[in-house]
Amino acid sequence: MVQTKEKTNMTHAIDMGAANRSPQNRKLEDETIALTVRDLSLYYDDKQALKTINLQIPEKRVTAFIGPSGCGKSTLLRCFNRMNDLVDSARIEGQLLLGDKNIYDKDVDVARLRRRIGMVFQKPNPFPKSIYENVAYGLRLAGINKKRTLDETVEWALKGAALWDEVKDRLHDNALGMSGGQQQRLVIARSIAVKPEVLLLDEPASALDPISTLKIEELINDLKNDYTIVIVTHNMQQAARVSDYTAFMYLGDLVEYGATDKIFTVPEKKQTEDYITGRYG
Ligand SMILES: Nc1ncnc2c1ncn2[C@@H]1O[C@H](COP(=O)(O)OP(=O)(O)OP(=O)(O)O)[C@@H](O)[C@H]1O
Repeated sequence: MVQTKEKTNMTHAIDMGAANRSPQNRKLEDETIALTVRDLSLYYDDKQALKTINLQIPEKRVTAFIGPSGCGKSTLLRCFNRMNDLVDSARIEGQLLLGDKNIYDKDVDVARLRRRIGMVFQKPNPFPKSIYENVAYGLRLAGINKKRTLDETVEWALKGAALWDEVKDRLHDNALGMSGGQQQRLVIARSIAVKPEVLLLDEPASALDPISTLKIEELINDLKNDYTIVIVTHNMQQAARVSDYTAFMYLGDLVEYGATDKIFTVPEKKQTEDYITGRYG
């Protein structure tokens, strides 16, 4: 891999002013770290999809993974709540720490881990149940059936997902009758109902129209007050708009990682610059 430090004559694909953000001056060393990826490699059979990744995800910030198709963004995201356990050919080396506990230790209860680290996928996937039961689902799984607790939590989660006002009068309607954007916010409400610490978002807006996308981006901005958020996105403007930190990946390598302002304005690696200026991807 060619990695030079040329910073001259850069034409930036992302105008951070147009991305509607002021400089944040964030520094990883000032942050509390929620998740630590340590020498993490992942193989699908013989093919190495992640190559000795080292990365720290700060608490209550938004971290974006960007990079061309097939570079390993989703694979890395899925490592955080052990979704790759479901792929028979996947094999992992290295560590991934939540706090100071390696989530790949044998004694980790994966169901409990997935309550602490929730995930939202590209395509909204509400259950064919009522809006209310979608949000109550994780609570019922955890053995909570008291009506008052469920009512309160459903309302709280729908408010948190900026959906309450739109659905409060039809909580018992089938969720499949909602628009795509509403369904995605419902899935986010379902995730936050079990009070996770981390939310993993895999291209959460790529199947949505521009207005719904904007709502999801506003929601991400609100949610980061309470949750650590990691988002995979193809859309660099979106990464620039919503994230505090950005990781640029290429062919399974983490090429560059740092404050979003820096990655999009003065990246250190030529490869990052080429990607964000649209020279390849
Ligand atoms: N279940 C799987 N079995 C085998 N190979 C896989 C599997 N999932 C992903 N891969 C391969 O691993 C590499 C990384 O894929 P991944 O989906 O993580 O990339 P990505 O950056 O998220 O791509 P995209 O932006 O297109 O979703 C690719 O070469 C892909 O073909």
